[in-house]
Amino acid sequence: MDKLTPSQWKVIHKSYEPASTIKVIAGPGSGKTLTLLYKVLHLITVENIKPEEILIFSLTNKAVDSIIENLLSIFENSHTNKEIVHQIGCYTVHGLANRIVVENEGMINIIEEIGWRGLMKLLPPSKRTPHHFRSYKELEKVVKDYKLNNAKNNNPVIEKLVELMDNCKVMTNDDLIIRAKKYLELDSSDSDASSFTQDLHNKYKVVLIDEFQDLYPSLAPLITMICKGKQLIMFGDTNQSIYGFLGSNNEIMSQLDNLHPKNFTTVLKLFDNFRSTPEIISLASKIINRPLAEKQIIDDTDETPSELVRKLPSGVSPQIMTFDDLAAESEFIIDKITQLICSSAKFSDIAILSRTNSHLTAIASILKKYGIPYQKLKSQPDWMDDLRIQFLLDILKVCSLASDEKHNREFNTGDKWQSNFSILVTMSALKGIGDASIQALYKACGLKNLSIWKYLTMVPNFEWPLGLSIKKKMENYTSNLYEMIENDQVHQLDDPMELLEKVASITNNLNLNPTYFQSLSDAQSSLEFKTHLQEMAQVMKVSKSNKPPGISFVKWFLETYFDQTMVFHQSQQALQTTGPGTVKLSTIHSAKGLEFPIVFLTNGSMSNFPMDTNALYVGITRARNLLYMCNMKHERLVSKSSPYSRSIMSNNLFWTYYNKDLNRSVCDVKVTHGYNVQRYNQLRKNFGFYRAYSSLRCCKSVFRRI
Ligand SMILES: Nc1ncnc2c1ncn2[C@@H]1O[C@H](COP(=O)(O)OP(=O)(O)OP(=O)(O)O)[C@@H](O)[C@H]1O
Repeated sequence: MDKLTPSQWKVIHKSYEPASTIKVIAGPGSGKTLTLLYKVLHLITVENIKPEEILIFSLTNKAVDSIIENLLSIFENSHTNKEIVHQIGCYTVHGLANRIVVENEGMINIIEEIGWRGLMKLLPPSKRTPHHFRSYKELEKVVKDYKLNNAKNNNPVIEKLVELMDNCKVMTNDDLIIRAKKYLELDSSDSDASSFTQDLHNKYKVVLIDEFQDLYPSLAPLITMICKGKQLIMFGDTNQSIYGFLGSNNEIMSQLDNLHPKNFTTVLKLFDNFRSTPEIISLASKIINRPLAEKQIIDDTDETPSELVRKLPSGVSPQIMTFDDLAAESEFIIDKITQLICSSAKFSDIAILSRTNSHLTAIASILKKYGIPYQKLKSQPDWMDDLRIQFLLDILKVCSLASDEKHNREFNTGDKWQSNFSILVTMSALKGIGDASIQALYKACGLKNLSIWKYLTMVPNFEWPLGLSIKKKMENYTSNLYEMIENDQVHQLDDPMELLEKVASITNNLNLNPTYFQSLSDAQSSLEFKTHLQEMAQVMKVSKSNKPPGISFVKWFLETYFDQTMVFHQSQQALQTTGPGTVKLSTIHSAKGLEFPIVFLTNGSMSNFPMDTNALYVGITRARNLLYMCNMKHERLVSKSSPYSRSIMSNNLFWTYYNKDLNRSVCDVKVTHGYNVQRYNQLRKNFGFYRAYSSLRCCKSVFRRI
């Protein structure tokens, strides 16, 4: 067991009490997450709380993955049956809300880019109307505002879109939270119901929240409802709050702080920093303009804080540099990685964190050129973001929902033609089908009081208000989907591979609009698409293996693929950590809660925006031992280091410190300084980039040969 500090034990030993709150406030690297993990172990092994009575919330899927993975290892190390970890509820707030709503409503649609673009096609054509939007993001904002204002702003066009969304169970993430809360309210009065929703009232006794500073106001209704009456244990650090753009954290925190009476609320603090070197902590303190842990905040504890910084100085300060262009910055990063790898670092020790995804993509392509293995850390697997995969999923939804309507299943949803939304979305992505055709068709369906599918299959085509060529395209669309829907084949196909093949062949015949998927042509090659398809197929297989009786495979998959993907994603990540090392690429936001021995923080040389203080602080405090900062603009940062220094390679004292910190035996460090420099020079020669910044060349996989 890790040697926990008295302040950490204090949190762990605070006994279970219903309707009470423990709030743990602490800086980065102080062991909040570690304390949370041991608290869970203690609750189960000492306080006799059952694993299924514990609910853990974190904000990102990545953080949820990491909590489960670490719980498994802590349970194993303490000789407690680690399998029981899987009985603990561990969710993101949206993951939990999704589960509640799907359980109560069946298949729902969380609207994404492809959906907003489909909705845009329904807007009147004139640029002079107030409903003309230049991008789907503008429409998204207007719909959100409309919903927030409870439709007070009398906008008939948006009203119709919102009605369509409601009928088709199309939701934004905020809607999901509100809907989930509604179901919790309903079920609280129905004590006979045995369901996941009921469990949230009756089963769970303890709710733990990691990183409370990341909660934002729209989550409040659901979170407060779930936590009320339970023991709420929350951990956080307000300096690491980086979701301010979603609303004030103070607002939700004041609701949580007042959830239980004051005499049932305990505030505890953790003082140390176990993660970073004093050199890194000193820079972080400078950024937030005060020490990480302040002695004066110690009020409700009789304990004197132990050392605020636990690690000894490493002798190496963070390097802060500016570069004129991406090539110069990239050369520095490649060169530095070469030096580090030729000393005793591993690729897997290194993380490159950036503010934006687009900058990461640029860095990734350069790492690829040099054969440096890398992996992007994302909160969900890449295949879920692939527009072509989203299109396949929408085709599956069209088939499943239209078939239900055709065969008069689920009358209450069938009445509202839930299939309409997926049909509009998929039609909008076809070549040659413009806004005017979609609008004319949609209007004609309304006049006949028919769903789009029924209209296209029941009304003779000479009545369709469409030109000849569009009619042909519509006929092609219907004939390709006909068997699946009219003969209910979609619900009979039980084999994931057959279903995928079928839907892929339908898509192939549909003549997709290339400009619709344009953003994919460069960045996402067809090879990537193939990989994404394979990943989706694996999730489908997992889904098939746990499908309960009495529901068709397609329905089960569409209702649960979000959850199933996350579970599958976790198991894949566990496999990757045992494989060959990779440099990790991540946005600063996605790296929250994580740590890496070596961190490069980069902001892109073109960006003139100063960094947000809290985001910069989060980035800096992800580093354990070495920190390199490229083009990070901030009023309290002065760039001063030379990018050409190679002193790190000859700093034996540092590398001894480094390996000790990572519990690596010094025997693992098989190289001498002379040998390191020789390997480094060899690599530089192969790269051929002695300050030839403008000529970053394809260097093949030089790294694989060392
Ligand atoms: N008592 C301890 N003894 C030794 N190492 C510890 C102790 N507590 C925590 N650590 C280590 O310190 C590091 C940071 O811990 P953890 O990730 O739990 O911090 P955190 O407070 O959640 O950080 P952040 O808020 O920055 O994400 C981890 O490597 C953890 O194993």
